[in-house]
Amino acid sequence: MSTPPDVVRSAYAQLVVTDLAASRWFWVDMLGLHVQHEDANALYLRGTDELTHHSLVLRKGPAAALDHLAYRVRTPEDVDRAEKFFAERGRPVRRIPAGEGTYGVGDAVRAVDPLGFTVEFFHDIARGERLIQRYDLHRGAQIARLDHFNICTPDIPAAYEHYKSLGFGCSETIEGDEHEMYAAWMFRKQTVHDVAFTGGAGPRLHHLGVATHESHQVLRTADIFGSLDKQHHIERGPGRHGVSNAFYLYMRDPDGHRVEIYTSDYFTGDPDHETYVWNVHDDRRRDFWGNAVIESWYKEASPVLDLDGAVQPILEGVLDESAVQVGADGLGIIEPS
Ligand SMILES: O=S(=O)(O)c1ccc(O)c(O)c1
Ligand SMILES: [Ca+2]
Ligand SMILES: [Fe+2]
Repeated sequence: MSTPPDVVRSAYAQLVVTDLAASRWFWVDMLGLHVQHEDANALYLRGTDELTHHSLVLRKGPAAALDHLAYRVRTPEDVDRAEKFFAERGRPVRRIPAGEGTYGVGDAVRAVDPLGFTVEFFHDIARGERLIQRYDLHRGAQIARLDHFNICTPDIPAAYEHYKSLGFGCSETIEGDEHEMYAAWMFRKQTVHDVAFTGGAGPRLHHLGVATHESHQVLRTADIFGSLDKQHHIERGPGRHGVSNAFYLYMRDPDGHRVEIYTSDYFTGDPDHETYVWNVHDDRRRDFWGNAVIESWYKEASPVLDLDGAVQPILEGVLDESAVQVGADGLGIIEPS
């Protein structure tokens, strides 16, 4: 098998949305993403810290879906490596020359990975002006950058092995008493994750994680939605995660796509960084304060498209974490501490 591409980070996602104006209200007016480019059919958005063209593309379409996830690779030659990596594994692969793919992105390759997700690998992308200290333009949740993808997949160990073969490290897992893997967080950039896996029917997109610098920006996001009587967009949190230690708030956009406002995880860049393992019965794993995880968070997610834009069929999950009757989840029995 050939050398995998050198993945730098999770870089952008392309979501299909049914109402571009409603999505603009949510992602731009409320969350504060910067509009780098827009046309009649799509918005190209980025956070205040992001220097590349976009980290989120919202494309108008008939039904909400994930079009594709995209990872930036270190060199143009890594785009070739990505093409070879997936081709030699017999996966559907399509080379997309500069100008024929996503606006602002150069030469790229897209493949349907073994988990059923359409994933793009690119190096060349247009730059955006530096907004890091344009505080006059920071609005709403003041999102700084895309942090991670979270995907629903029925076979967590298979997802772990696939991303391990792509050179990802593993920062944390949730495991059962017999070490059956319920969830995993994996990284290339030196934080907790670029991608994480939630057990369940898949392939589906569970959420996009976007980072703010401070927890007060997470709290302010919830307050803003409350002020406007739009609190129904809030799904879970605010709270403190067990896994990652991040402060979080989960929102649903007008199409139901889930986004996590996320801040303050930790460094994972040492070569001997060890995986931290949570037991599925520890009710601090998902919320460090033991708050319940609402059922919709485990069960609802966005469908994903193949290389031709058709909805990928989904396979039911094997392990159901929400069925693990733990104090902090669902109708679990409050176990004596
Ligand atoms: O709920 S978890 O603590 O497992 C968690 C940790 C990090 C995340 O990004 C997330 O979405 C969920
Ligand atoms: Ca709510
Ligand atoms: Fe997340």
